[in-house]
This record gives sequence, structure tokens and C-alpha cells, in this order.
Amino acid sequence: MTAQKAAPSTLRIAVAQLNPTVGDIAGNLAKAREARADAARQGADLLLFTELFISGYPPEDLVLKPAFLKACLQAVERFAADTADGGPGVVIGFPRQAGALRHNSIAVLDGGKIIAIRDKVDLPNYGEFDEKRVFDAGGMPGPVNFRGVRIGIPICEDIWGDLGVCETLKESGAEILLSPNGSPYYRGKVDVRHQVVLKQVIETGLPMIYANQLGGQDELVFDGASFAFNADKSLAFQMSQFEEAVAISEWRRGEEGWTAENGLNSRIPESDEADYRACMLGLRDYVNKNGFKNVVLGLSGGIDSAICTALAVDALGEERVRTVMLPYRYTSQESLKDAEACAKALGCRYDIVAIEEPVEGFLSALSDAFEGTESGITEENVQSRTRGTILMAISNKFGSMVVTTGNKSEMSVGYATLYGDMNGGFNPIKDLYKMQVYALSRWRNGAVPPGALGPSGEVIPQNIIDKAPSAELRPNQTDQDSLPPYPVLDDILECLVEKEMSTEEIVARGHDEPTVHRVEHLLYIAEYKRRQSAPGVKITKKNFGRDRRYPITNRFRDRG
Ligand SMILES: Nc1ncnc2c1ncn2[C@@H]1O[C@H](COP(=O)(O)OP(=O)(O)OC[C@H]2O[C@@H]([n+]3cccc(C(=O)O)c3)[C@H](O)[C@@H]2O)[C@@H](O)[C@H]1O
Ligand SMILES: Nc1ncnc2c1ncn2[C@@H]1O[C@H](COP(=O)(O)OP(=O)(O)OP(=O)(O)O)[C@@H](O)[C@H]1O
Ligand SMILES: NC(=O)CC[C@H](N)C(=O)O
Repeated sequence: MTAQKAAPSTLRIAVAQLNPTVGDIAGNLAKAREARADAARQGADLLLFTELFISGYPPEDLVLKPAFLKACLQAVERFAADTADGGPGVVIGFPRQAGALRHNSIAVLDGGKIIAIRDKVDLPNYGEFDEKRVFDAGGMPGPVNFRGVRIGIPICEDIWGDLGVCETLKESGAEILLSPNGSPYYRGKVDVRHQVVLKQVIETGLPMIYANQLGGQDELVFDGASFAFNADKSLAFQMSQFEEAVAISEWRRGEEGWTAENGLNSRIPESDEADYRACMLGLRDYVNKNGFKNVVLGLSGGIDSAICTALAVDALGEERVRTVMLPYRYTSQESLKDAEACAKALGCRYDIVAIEEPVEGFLSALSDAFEGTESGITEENVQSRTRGTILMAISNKFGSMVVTTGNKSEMSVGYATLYGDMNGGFNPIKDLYKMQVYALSRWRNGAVPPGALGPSGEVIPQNIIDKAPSAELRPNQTDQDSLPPYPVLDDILECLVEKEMSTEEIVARGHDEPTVHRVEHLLYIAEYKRRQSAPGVKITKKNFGRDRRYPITNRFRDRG
């Protein structure tokens, strides 16, 4: 008989808050191995990865491919073999086939083997999540005996829902909870997560370590900000937001169970900074993970293209950003001056390509067809489409992705031209209302976020912030000619989009009834445009991606 090992009184647990790439199984395994070497250097006994780390989260329909699941399992088996070295054990997420079922799972690796597998019970199926589509729910999990410590491993939504996963783990003997997460950013989410974890800590009387993924994946940004709470509700540690890290905490077994204090108490940024950094990280990862060397965008002298340029330079560095001013006869001297000043402040390339000739060429080609008609929006859209064509030509010639710049207010009411300024591969400000664009521009002029590659100082000239916004598609045009003032528009939109309020309730907030009805109408009739729009970073609880699935063909109007 082998002697029973005494249960340890300390456990050093490392959290790997890393940026995997969806589908890059070999790359993610290499990253995991590096993290384990780092954790070993820090003296870790156990290393906790985030949800579905091997595949990257969310893998979506990729998990419907048996070959993908097979490759994920092989990667986990290879990683398990590494643990024969006696170094840190590992908790790592991967999608797995189990007979006819597919699970969102974790494997616990130690001593050269997979010593346990647990499956996610509660599959989120709302907002941006679609897990019931591709995964089957696991059975209620029991704790895993890791070197004499019974650890409970609730996977992400298992701690959010009310299926009682944490409670079951406690009842079946778990001493500590380790939760791998793939939790996307929205404004204020760190507090929400703290509250979710605290609720489980209070209900179970167990401490919990919460590990979250980092990085951009299409529209989602995973912001990290992993943390742990002790059973007495004190914060054991807080890791940084928007940055990769492998951080260790030392847990001690006492009369009251396991507690930790590692002193790591990273600053969590305020909302404007957090939103800016989410947009920056989302753009950076979209461009880099999709293999673009550089980006190009139309710089008009307005606020939207200015903040997009700042975000691009911060995300990629000035040498990877090319701006183009595309003036027409309605472009003012002020715009030319502001655009140039902005590019100069950010240090990126600035070219001027006049669009007079191509626009006149289109209009001349159409002159017979348009004979006897009034000049109007059609001709204005030709300007926007000419700009779009030129930007796409530069994209094709130099392999630079076009950054498109429509903010959420414009995307809401269809104030953008299809195949014109809507051209582009990715939109970093798609989920920022116009007033937030102003707020973030002001914030960026006073600060440089950690990890930004751009310069400090006034990178968005003050005049761009102060002047009235205009598309300059006809003489003396301003946005307010056809839209309510942005503070009014944004409030109505937030009520309609984020809060799903009735038009009656919105009017009761003090808004003019015809304006509310008009905005609601514009919102509904612009659905077809949004369906054709480029993806962009999710910042709010409800973006125009998967969070809000309205029909295009829709006659409903809320008239009480
Ligand atoms: N339900 C539906 N399903 C599919 N397609 C539909 C459709 N309804 C219209 N369409 C098509 O869409 C076309 C209309 O869309 P589109 O060609 O884009 O043109 P449209 O929406 O009529 O005009 C563009 C609007 O954006 C404004 N704008 C343009 C450029 C920049 C800015 C700015 O400040 O940033 C603002 C401009 O002032 C104008 O109000 C129709 O001619 C029709 O072909
Ligand atoms: N003269 C121009 N030169 C270069 N790009 C332009 C020009 N006009 C428009 N664009 C491009 O088309 C987008 C839509 O711009 P527009 O001026 O019509 O309205 P906007 O939404 O207020 O944007 P912005 O605040 O950047 O001006 C701009 O963000 C820019 O990328
Ligand atoms: N991946 C998940 O299960 C995440 C769901 C969870 N509600 C979150 O947003 O963090």
C-alpha cells in the first residue's frame, strides 16, 4: 500500500489571462506552454486558463467540425504529457466530443495525464451568446481532487445562472472554486462580475478565483480583469484590465478554509478610458489576427474619422496608418486644415486625393439618364461612393484594410451611404454614440492609455471637437439640418435600443413626440443598412451585432 499524502496547507495558483486566437490551436497551445513555464518560474502548483483556451472563445460553429474537436483534444493530450515534469498542474478549457454530444469543457492535467474532465452546465443563449446552438449541457459536476485539494470548477455562465452549480460543488465537498471565463467587455462589466462572484461566495462560503480571457475576437473584446474573492468577501487579488498577464496567488488552508493575499491590486480604469482601450484592443486584434500589415481611412476633418485615426495609431503605430483627405467642392478650408493638423499630431501619413474629376465623371455619365431631375441626395451619395471607391482601391493596391468610421448614432438612423462611407473592413466606433465619441476624444487629448503606440498631447485638434459636425455633401450643411441635436438623438436612441422603452415612456422623459416617432421610424428602416455594415467593437450591453436581432421587413411602429 502506498502511504496517503497529507493534504497540503498551501497552494500556489497562477491565473493565465492571455489572448488566444480562435482556431489557432497550435498557437494557443504554444502560448499555454509559455505560460506554464512562467508559472513554474513563479513557483505555481496549479495554473488556471480561461474558458475554451485551446480553441479560443467563442469558437462558434467551428465546433461542429469533428476535425476541429479532434485537433483540440490532441493539443490537450500533448499539454497533459508536459505535466509529467512534476511542474504545475493545469486547468484548461477545450471543446470536446463525448459520443454524440459536444461539450464546453475543461481538463485538469497533472503528472503527465488528464486527471479529470468537467463540462459546462449552463449554456448562455442570449445577447452575443449562442452556446445552445453548438454545445450540449453537461451534468452537474463534482469537485476534482488536485493533489489532495478538492477544487470546484464552474465554467463561466455556471456562476451567472441559477442552476445551482456552485452550491452543488460546495455540497459535494469543494474547498475552493476556480472559474474559467470568456466574458466579453461592456461598459461597467467589471463591477457586474464582482457582484456575480460575491453572490456565489456568500451562498457557498467558498473563495473563488475568476479567470477571464483577453483580446479582440471579431466584435467582442475580452478585457481580462481577472480577480479572486476570499470567503470573507475580501478581494484577494485584482489583475489588470486589457493586458495579458500570468499572476500568482498563494492560498493557505486555515480554520476557515482557504484564503489568499497576494497584494496584486491593479487599477481598473474609469469608463471613458475603458471604452477607449476596448476600441483600441478590438481594432488592434482584428487587424493583426486577420493578417493586415496596415490600414487606410478617409480623414475628413470631422470628429469620427479623427478619433478613428487616433485609435488606429494607438493600436498599430503611426507607420501602419495612412490617412487620405478626399476633398470636393464643398470641403471647407477649415476641414482641410483640421484633417492635416490631426494627421500631423498623430504622426501618420496624410495624402490628398481630390474627387472632383471622378465625381464629375459619374455625373456626366448619368446626365442623360438623370435629365429633368433635381439634384439632391443621389448626387451627394455619389461623392461618398467616390470616396469609398478610392479608399477601396488603395486597400486593394497596398493590402491595407479600410477602417470605416460610422458611430452608433449614425448607424442607428441610417445616416451613412451604402457602398460609400460604409465601405470598410472594421469599425472601431460602431458602438459609440456621437456624444461618447466626443467624450472619448476629450479624454484621449488629456491621456495616453497604457499600451498605446500613439503620442501624447492634443491628438484631436480642439477645433474638431468644438465645431458643428457636417458631412459637407452640400454647401453649409450640418448634421443638425436633418437630425435632432445629438444629446437629444442619443438619449432617444439609448431608450429605444438599449432599454427597449415604449415611445410613450420616452416622450414622458421630456422628448418631443413627433421627434421620438421619427427617430423610431428611422431606426427601423435602417436595419437593412446595418445588416450590410462592417463589424465593429462592442462597447454597450446591446450592440448592432448579435445583441439586437431585429427584422429588416418590419411594419411595427409603437404608437401606444
Ligand atoms: N429595405 C431595404 N432593403 C434593401 N435596400 C434598401 C431598402 N431600403 C432602401 N434600400 C436601398 O438603399 C438605397 C438608399 O441607401 P443609400 O444609397 O445609402 O442612401 P440614403 O440612405 O438615401 O442616403 C444616405 C444618407 O446618409 C447621409 N449621409 C451620407 C454620407 C455621410 C453621412 C455622414 O454624416 O456620415 C451622412 C445622407 O445625408 C443621407 O441622409 C436605396 O436607393 C435602395 O437601393
Ligand atoms: N473630405 C473627405 N475626405 C476624406 N474622407 C472623407 C471626407 N468626407 C467624408 N469622408 C469619410 O467618410 C466618413 C463620413 O464622413 P462625413 O463627413 O460624411 O460625416 P461624419 O460621420 O460626420 O464623419 P466625420 O466626423 O469623420 O466627418 C468620414 O468619417 C471619412 O472617413
Ligand atoms: N462565456 C460565458 O458563459 C459568459 C457569460 C457571462 N454571462 C458573461 O458575460 O460573462
